[in-house]
Amino acid sequence: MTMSIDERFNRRSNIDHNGQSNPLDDTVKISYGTAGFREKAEVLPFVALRVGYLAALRSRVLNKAIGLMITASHNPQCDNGVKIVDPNGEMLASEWENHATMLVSIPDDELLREMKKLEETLQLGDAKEARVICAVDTRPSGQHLADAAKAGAALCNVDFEFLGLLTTPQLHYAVRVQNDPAFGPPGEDGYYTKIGTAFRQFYELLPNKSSPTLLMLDCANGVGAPKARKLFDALPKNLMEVDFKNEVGELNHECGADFVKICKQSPVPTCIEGVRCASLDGDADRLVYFYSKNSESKNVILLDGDKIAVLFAKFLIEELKEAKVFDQLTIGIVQTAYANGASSAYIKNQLGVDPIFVPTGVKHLHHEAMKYDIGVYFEANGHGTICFSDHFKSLISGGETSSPPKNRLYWFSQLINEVVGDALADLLAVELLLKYYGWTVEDWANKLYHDAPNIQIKVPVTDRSIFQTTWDETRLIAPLGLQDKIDHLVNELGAIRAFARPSGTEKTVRVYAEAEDAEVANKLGEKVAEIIRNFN
Ligand SMILES: CC(=O)N[C@H]1[C@@H](OP(=O)(O)O)O[C@H](CO)[C@@H](O)[C@@H]1O
Ligand SMILES: [Mg+2]
Repeated sequence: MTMSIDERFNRRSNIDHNGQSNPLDDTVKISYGTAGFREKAEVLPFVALRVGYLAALRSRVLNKAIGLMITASHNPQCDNGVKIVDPNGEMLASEWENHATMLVSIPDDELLREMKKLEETLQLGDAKEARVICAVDTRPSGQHLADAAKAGAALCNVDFEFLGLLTTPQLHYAVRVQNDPAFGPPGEDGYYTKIGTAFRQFYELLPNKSSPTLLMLDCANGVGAPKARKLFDALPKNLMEVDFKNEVGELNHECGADFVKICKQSPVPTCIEGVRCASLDGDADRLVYFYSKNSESKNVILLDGDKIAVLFAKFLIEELKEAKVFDQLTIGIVQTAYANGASSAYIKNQLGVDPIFVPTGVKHLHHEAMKYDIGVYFEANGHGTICFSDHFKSLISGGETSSPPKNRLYWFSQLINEVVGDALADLLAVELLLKYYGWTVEDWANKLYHDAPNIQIKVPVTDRSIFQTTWDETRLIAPLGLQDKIDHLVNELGAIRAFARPSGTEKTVRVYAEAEDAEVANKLGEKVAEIIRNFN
């Protein structure tokens, strides 16, 4: 193997796109977190190079296309991130996360040796199909990092296809279609065709085709803005009426799905009373809805990922029962500790399905959801989708493969981007279901369940690694004694629950508290946050 490493990108003392050097101490640990590597953009060029190399290596081992998405999602504009997408469009297999962390942890002078070792251990085949497909979000640092990733893929002699600006779910789609052409038509246009067709076909099957009502869409000043426009432009004009907000400006700043979820406030500009609103995040894989009851106030009524999961699951269960196939399929609804307790109770008591809880991060939810014929998963923050098994697909198509069946279940499953949570696909699915049920956004908020009062607080910390939790993330096992204090507070205040866990994407510990009373939830959250702060 002959390798010549591009020094601009490789050194842990990175050179950024302005030619500035940003020394990084070899002791600084960077690991593959909840959704890949995320850091300040200036420390990422060497990470992008090494991850570009690893993605290429994986593509050679599997002889398949591998994706590389450069985004930091809901994080501020100055951050960026690199994450690998597996051939079927899903998150990177966890055993390879360890290779990734190892590769970015070693100093420059050990890199070549480790790369050679890795190549010897892994079986590199002929690999005619090997390639890396890369896309970026709108962050200014994206192009430089893509160049670094390209230099990394070249070290493994693998073609690097740069697709430019895409939403994260569009890149996942592109990777899946490259490896599995039957999944849908290729390219960005293919994505619009597949989703747009499913939307129109489902629309035709609606019992009531009343004219559209206005939707205000907060695009977080991100890539979702141009891509949502393209998607909606491809739909017949009379089906959607969308007022685009936050298309250009500082990414995620006082807007976007994460802001709305955490602050329960309207993004700037303030939404209009009575109007149905939705927010995307920076890379358009999260979606939340909200509305205002009073234009004077910034506070909004939030419909988060839990509400979307319940809406989707309710519809699917009803349709399966109507089609008399409910008993022939397994259905799983997957949540995390951040799911509102009222949503979990509704799923259990009204939908008759015991929700399954897994750690934070789509990789965990997706993995669990795949075990069912229909696996609905959503993080409370609005990131989620539904996985459909082959058994489901053949059952609803009645064995027919030539002409697509004329039933809502089929077109709903086509609309959902089942490889990953997709804000645009989920948005169209929500819009259709609201029409199907004849519900306003207020009906949706009130007819299912009401959220238990809750608060989420981000506590900045210098070293997240000292905070360790049980597998389900609901209890701290280190530092010792902290969980006892949290338990004591929950009891003392007569609250429902509280937990603290280190973020995998930000240098914070996230505190979550839930109570029957909003004041108690807020007080509990603040007190737990104080405990974490004092430990810092
Ligand atoms: C509570 C919360 O919303 N956490 C988010 C956030 O992870 P953290 O590890 O909590 O920072 O970003 C992840 C990636 O977008 C997302 O999957 C996850 O749900
Ligand atoms: Mg995102």
